[in-house]
Amino acid sequence: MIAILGTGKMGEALLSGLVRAGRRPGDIMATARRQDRAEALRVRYGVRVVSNAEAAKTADTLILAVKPQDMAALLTEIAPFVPADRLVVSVAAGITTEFVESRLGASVPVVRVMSNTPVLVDEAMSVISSGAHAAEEHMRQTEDLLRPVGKVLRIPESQQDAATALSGSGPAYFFYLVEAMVDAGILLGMPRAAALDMVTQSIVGAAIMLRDSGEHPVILREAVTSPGGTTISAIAELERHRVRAAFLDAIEAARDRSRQLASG
Ligand SMILES: NC(=O)C1=CN([C@@H]2O[C@H](COP(=O)(O)OP(=O)(O)OC[C@H]3O[C@@H](n4cnc5c(N)ncnc54)[C@H](O)[C@@H]3O)[C@@H](O)[C@H]2O)C=CC1
Ligand SMILES: O=C(O)[C@@H]1CCC=N1
Repeated sequence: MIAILGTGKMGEALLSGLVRAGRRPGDIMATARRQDRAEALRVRYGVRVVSNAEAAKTADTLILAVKPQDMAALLTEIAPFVPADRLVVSVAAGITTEFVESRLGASVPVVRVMSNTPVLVDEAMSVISSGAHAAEEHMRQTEDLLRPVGKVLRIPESQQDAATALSGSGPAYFFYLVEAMVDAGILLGMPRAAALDMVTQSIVGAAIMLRDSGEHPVILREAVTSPGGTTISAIAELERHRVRAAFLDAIEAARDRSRQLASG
């Protein structure tokens, strides 16, 4: 039995992924703060919606998917009910395994995960790190949970905040880029729907080439960039506006914010 505690955007994305992967809804529990939300999850997925205490007592694996700012309160609430052999998986940005362990006490195995919203289309990037009491079997169980919804990579916990900035938040940067490019299409007089189609297909095509060709992104970009052509005119403007430097600073800021989150 798996329980997802906190079923907002990420919790629900993981829940839907488990159901798509063939887990029986009867073997999944969810918790929600609001009654209407609980009812919606029941209807949509056929899972049991229970209290945090019941989930903590009953499930073999607890997936904690509340916001980092709500994690301390949730851990205090469930601590009296979590037996020492439960696998606890936290997907919250910035929350260390030590933060979870120190509040649950004893030797509870904790695995820290950073995934991303492409869980919804089985194309997530999930990175996982083990806490002090998590053994190989707990890492394997976590991989088995996440592999049906995308790629899974083990990383040292010291890299989790960087991974949060890079792949956890990553999809947002691409959506932001798409918005900006569609705006550019509008500026050039293109209908919005056509501009969105063109940009979306370009980003999908580029992503698949990147994933499947085995080529370095520089090689792929150079193949588009004809001497004296259009692409280099655009790249020159991006460089003039220091877009690369902006990405370095932006992702560093996200990493720093992830580091702060455990303290509220
Ligand atoms: N949205 C994203 O792309 C990603 C989010 N995350 C992490 O996932 C976690 C959740 O983020 P979102 O889903 O975006 O936020 P959200 O605000 O959509 O979801 C959090 C949910 O937890 C519920 N909640 C809070 N306290 C609760 C409690 N004591 N008992 C039961 N439910 C409770 C809230 O009502 C809400 O539905 C965060 O820790 C975030 O860092 C991780 C990777 C990506
Ligand atoms: O913005 C956030 O804090 C969460 C964590 C990674 C993606 N979304």
